[in-house]
Amino acid sequence: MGLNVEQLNQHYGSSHTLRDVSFNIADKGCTAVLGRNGAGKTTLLKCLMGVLPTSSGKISWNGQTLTDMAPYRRVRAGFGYVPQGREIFADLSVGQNLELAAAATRIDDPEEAVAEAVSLFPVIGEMWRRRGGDLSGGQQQQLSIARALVTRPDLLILDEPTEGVQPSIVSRIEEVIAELGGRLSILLVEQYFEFARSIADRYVVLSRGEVALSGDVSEMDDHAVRQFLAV
Ligand SMILES: Nc1ncnc2c1ncn2[C@@H]1O[C@H](COP(=O)(O)OP(=O)(O)OP(=O)(O)O)[C@@H](O)[C@H]1O
Repeated sequence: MGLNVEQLNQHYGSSHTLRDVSFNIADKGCTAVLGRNGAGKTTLLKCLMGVLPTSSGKISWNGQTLTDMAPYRRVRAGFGYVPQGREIFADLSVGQNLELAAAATRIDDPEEAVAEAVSLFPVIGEMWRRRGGDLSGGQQQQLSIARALVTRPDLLILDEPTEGVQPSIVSRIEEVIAELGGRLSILLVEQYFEFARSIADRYVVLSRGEVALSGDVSEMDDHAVRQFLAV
């Protein structure tokens, strides 16, 4: 059960970006994907969400094969995605950003789902009528996470949620991820080793599109991992 990624390959033209990437993650807890700039982390997440096609390999979630599914069907299968750069709808209000996610996923109790997501990030309720584009980077990041949570994912995929975010908001995001990891599975791409170390219970290190190391954070050899992160 959980997420199984088997022998995943991806190419950008002639550039072989993911090379036989295989790993499993459980249906609860947090797994951090680490690696240098350009290692293939964002590409991996995009392939998992189906926003980029894979060349070969298999992706399955709780036994269901998703490899060729459109992104919206992956969301209905339980995937939530917080992309790098947040990608909130700048011209819609904060409330509309959340309501749209609820409507697009056709969940049964949209108002409750939105209220649950807002309860995790009170600032979103305070900014309800503001244009998404007028929020600060940290507020947008919270909105992007809340928008993914509105669809009640079983697997939450986050691409660098702390990037360009002020420390007080990083702490709130950390608390929310820790809290959520008790009831759903989280896959997190993170540049900051310390953040990943404090929050994740499993890790996968990518290097040049390949899985270089993986395992339990409690048994992680920091020195070995850092060698793959140093520029
Ligand atoms: N649209 C694209 N077309 C061609 N090559 C791309 C494209 N996007 C990324 N790449 C290349 O694919 C490789 C992996 O990029 P990717 O963004 O997945 O890395 P990353 O580990 O997420 O890095 P970062 O931390 O900088 O986001 C890099 O060599 C990058 O230059």
